[in-house]
Amino acid sequence: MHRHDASDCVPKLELRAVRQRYRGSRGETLALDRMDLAVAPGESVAVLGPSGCGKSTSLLAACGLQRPTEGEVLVDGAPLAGPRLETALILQDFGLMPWKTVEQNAALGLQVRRMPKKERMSRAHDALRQVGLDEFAKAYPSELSGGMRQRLAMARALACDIDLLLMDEPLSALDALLREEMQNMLKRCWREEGYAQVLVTHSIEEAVFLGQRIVVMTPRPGRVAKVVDNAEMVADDWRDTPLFFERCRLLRDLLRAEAQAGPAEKPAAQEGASHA
Ligand SMILES: Nc1ncnc2c1ncn2[C@@H]1O[C@H](COP(=O)(O)OP(=O)(O)OP(=O)(O)O)[C@@H](O)[C@H]1O
Repeated sequence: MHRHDASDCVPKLELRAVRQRYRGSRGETLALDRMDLAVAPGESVAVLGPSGCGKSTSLLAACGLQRPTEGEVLVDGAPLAGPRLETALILQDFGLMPWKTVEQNAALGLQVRRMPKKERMSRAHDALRQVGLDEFAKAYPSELSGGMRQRLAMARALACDIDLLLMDEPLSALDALLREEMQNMLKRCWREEGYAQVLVTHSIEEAVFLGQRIVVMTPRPGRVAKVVDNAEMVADDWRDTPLFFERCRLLRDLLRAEAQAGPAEKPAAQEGASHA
């Protein structure tokens, strides 16, 4: 059901020739150079690339928190002027407020939207139920395990009726088994809710488990090097199929080749059938 081709509809998110230059204490850094990416409504895209290639920078541009030096960011075909209510960003540290309870944290996005308290709490509780945290509504984040904090960050996004979820290595602090469990939850929520999502990760397995398309970036300055079609990821037993392991191997080879080639000046190449 979640099969979309970015070419046959207006993308939910589009980065067009995005260039990002930073001026820092160590001089100027070109983080992104002509980064192009289109994500269809309801599509799940995973982004892999070497450290420092501009993955987080792409997400900051996509959520409207940082205006690119050059290029365009479009949502539903219109230029993005700043953060929008229907986009959620989940970071590695989850951005939880330690002085607020679980239910208050889950309702935070709705509070920002000025929703009346009763409705806000009811929606927050629905979202907490969805991620299996309803019994902890009155607890504080410090009383939660890493996996539970992750689920709380997810509940906060789900409560807001989002159509675009951006995630920057949201599972990297978790141990291997918990990480798999959380990957299952991310896939279940995405399938149930139908939002588009972009997942930045260092884990090849995670990208292959969660991305319908997998974008491989060049080393800095980052841009799209390859796009791998991974539509089979919707299969229920995907993680245990031979094709899953084959895809992981293909991506490992692509990442190695990119690292050896260095920053690419060539146009983005295509693996598989879909389009960047
Ligand atoms: N605010 C900033 N000021 C100066 N330089 C920055 C800033 N933010 C990022 N950079 C630089 O831009 C480059 C890209 O950073 P970014 O965090 O987007 O990469 P990344 O691919 O997400 O890295 P990682 O995989 O290690 O998290 C890096 O060289 C980084 O040092």
